[in-house]
Amino acid sequence: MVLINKEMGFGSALRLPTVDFSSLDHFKLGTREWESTKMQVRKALEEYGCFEVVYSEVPNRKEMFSVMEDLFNLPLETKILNQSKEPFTSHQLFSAMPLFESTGINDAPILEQLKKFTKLMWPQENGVFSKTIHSFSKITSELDQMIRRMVLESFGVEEYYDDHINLTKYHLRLIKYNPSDNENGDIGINPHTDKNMTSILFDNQIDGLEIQTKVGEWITVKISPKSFIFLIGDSFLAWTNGRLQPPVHRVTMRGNKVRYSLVLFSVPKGRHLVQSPKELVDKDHPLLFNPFDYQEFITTYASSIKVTSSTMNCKREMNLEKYCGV
Ligand SMILES: O=C(O)CCC(=O)C(=O)O
Ligand SMILES: [Fe+2]
Repeated sequence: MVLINKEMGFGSALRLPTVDFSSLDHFKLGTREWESTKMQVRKALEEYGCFEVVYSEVPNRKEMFSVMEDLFNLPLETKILNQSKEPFTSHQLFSAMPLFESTGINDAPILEQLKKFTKLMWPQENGVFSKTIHSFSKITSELDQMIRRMVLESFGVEEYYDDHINLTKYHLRLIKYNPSDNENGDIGINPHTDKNMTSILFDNQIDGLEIQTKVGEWITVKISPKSFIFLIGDSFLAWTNGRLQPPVHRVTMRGNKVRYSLVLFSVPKGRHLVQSPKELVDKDHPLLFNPFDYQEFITTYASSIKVTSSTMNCKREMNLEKYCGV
């Protein structure tokens, strides 16, 4: 269930759209059920840029969040061994967001890559961690591909599907938010849109994630036991030439419980241009973004944040529109 939570005080009850994938045959294209699910996906993304996905293969939360607890309980000097050249994928702590801690695993659905991360954290091995996180990454990457297939079909550009998938990779972010004793709540992560293509999020059902509607209200997302949240990012806005808008979201921590979340990001590979298919550009939909290399964009974006990260608002100097808007 999702409740609306206006900036101050309480709002009326409201849910994020929910799309039920639990009885859909994987990738069984063209069936009545596929077609109707596809239309619901398209509508939810047009209205909110995100939705709750009810799914049959939701991980066991107890196992999932117990391995995450083991990870974040490691000494800081071990956790900071996770360093990557790509922005936002190393172990991260920000002075402007003191409740937030995250670490990232590039190519998490590829077992060998994941095992490298596990070995760095636990040189003596931790098979349960690898197995649990790998299973999560596989389930969510398949779900992501199914949803993206539906979106492309719904715009009549499914012939781009193979390229669209092959030119993206996956990055998994594991996040811990410490509790806040401030009764008005404290920022867990600042309001932002994701910069990548698409994201699938799962949490330990401790509140915090809030999504802003087009009219500016904040919805507090309560992920139901059988669900993930699917969101689109700025790169998908560019790819669809503005037909889908990414939702602004943030995390606000209230109360005395730790929040854990995992987000599987689909990310455009470097040395390739993200560009909208020609079929999505016409006189009613003039091109909004010049083709761009995502890895170059995200590097520029990350350095623009560093300049201002001492302010509580973490003001960003750069966004995709400034970077390559037409
Ligand atoms: O932890 C959450 O619920 C949100 C995380 C998020 O928005 C992000 O990592 O981009
Ligand atoms: Fe996000």
